[in-house]
Amino acid sequence: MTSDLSAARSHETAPDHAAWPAPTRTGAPLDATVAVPGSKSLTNRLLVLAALADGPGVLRGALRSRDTDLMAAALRDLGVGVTEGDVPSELHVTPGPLRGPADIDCGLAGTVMRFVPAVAALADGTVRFDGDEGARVRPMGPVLDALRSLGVPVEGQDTLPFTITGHGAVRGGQVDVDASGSSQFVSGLLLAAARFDEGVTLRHTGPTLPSVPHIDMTVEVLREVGVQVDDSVPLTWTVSPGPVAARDVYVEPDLSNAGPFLAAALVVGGTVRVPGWPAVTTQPGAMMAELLIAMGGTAELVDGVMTVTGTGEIRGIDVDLHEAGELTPTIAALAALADSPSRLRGVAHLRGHETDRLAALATEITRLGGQAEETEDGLVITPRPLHGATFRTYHDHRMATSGALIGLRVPGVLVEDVETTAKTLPGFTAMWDRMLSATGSAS
Ligand SMILES: O=C(O)C1=C[C@@H](OP(=O)(O)O)[C@@H](O)[C@H](O)C1
Ligand SMILES: C=C(OP(=O)(O)O)C(=O)O
Repeated sequence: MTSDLSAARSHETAPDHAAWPAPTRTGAPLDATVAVPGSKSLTNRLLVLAALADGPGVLRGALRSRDTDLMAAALRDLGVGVTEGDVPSELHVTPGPLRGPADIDCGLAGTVMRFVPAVAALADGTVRFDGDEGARVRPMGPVLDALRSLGVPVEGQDTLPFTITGHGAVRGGQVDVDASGSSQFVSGLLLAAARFDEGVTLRHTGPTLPSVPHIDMTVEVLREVGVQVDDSVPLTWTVSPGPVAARDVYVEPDLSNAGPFLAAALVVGGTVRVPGWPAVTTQPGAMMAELLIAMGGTAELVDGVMTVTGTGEIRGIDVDLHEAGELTPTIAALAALADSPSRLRGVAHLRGHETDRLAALATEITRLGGQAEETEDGLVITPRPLHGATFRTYHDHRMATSGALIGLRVPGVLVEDVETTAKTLPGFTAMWDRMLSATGSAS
């Protein structure tokens, strides 16, 4: 990591937003059913594929949030029709000739900054990319270098902002990518590759590969639209050139966003249910169930409803989270409330997420009186009595939900800028309040 990146992500900056007093829950156990909206990862993949398709398509149950609205806006700027249907979660996508000039706002969305460049490369014209200040330090180099080596003119360094000058076609071919910093480097190239003249054969060259389920998700959604993907060679993906079929698709609920709600059952005791849970899924959020069992809860999936029950006692855990890095903030919050130490491993790449999540979690858990230390690839968290304080969130939606989780047990936790949850879960505080006031019926 460069010193610039550390400076831009200082974990000692003053809070600049009114803080949300996280509700503390004592007394009665939870008994709530929480319906969570669509998956961010699936919505943004399906939007990209619909934009590249050979006809109009529909997404049902799509997530409407900052990240997904930025994706829709980016595609619109490139000439794609994206409109709302009868309900906000129904999105109609009408592909059109991809064209610049365009200015793409990536916000802080990894999926926008890593998935849209390969689409822009297919456009005719100049496409400029930029985003939030915090987005300007998220790693982008491997995506931009890969596009250059596939014949795409890219101006810029290794981060936002950068400019892609498309000529309406991309040659494609073979490319080596070090995706140890983010699986999204792989997904972003594969998603558009069927529209490249020669398709793509992408080989991962780095020492580790995070979030493999998210790459599997990419392969799965590509196959569902008729694109041929060969992933039989380890760490190599070949996407054949060919049409992308238009579809009318249903988006699964976001299982990672379900995580803090299910985890609440362990913190408070009681039961939280999440309906619409898929029996089979590539979402790494599904791993939440086994993680919560390892930490002392029970979890069962019956008729599409995930039910998690806890006693209020939480066991520490020693776990490699490299497949499901986005669950780390939730697991870290539980670990801070556990009755034994935890070690979270395999997540060095979280230093390039919305913020440096390892530093952020260590700093904020320590601020509340806990003991949390960064390791080379994760965190060691030793439970200690916690006290109230402002829990800083660094524009990171999952920091905010972690603060809410700790606040269930620790009075006086003030979550800074809780509205940052709108990145993937607008209305989070209302959902949280409904969970806490529910008496067994749907909340
Ligand atoms: O492709 C995706 O939709 C995602 C991949 C993962 O990124 P990293 O591989 O950078 O962790 C994950 O953490 C992120 O929330 C979503
Ligand atoms: C890492 C995450 O997001 P992004 O898609 O912006 O990388 C996340 O949601 O935890």
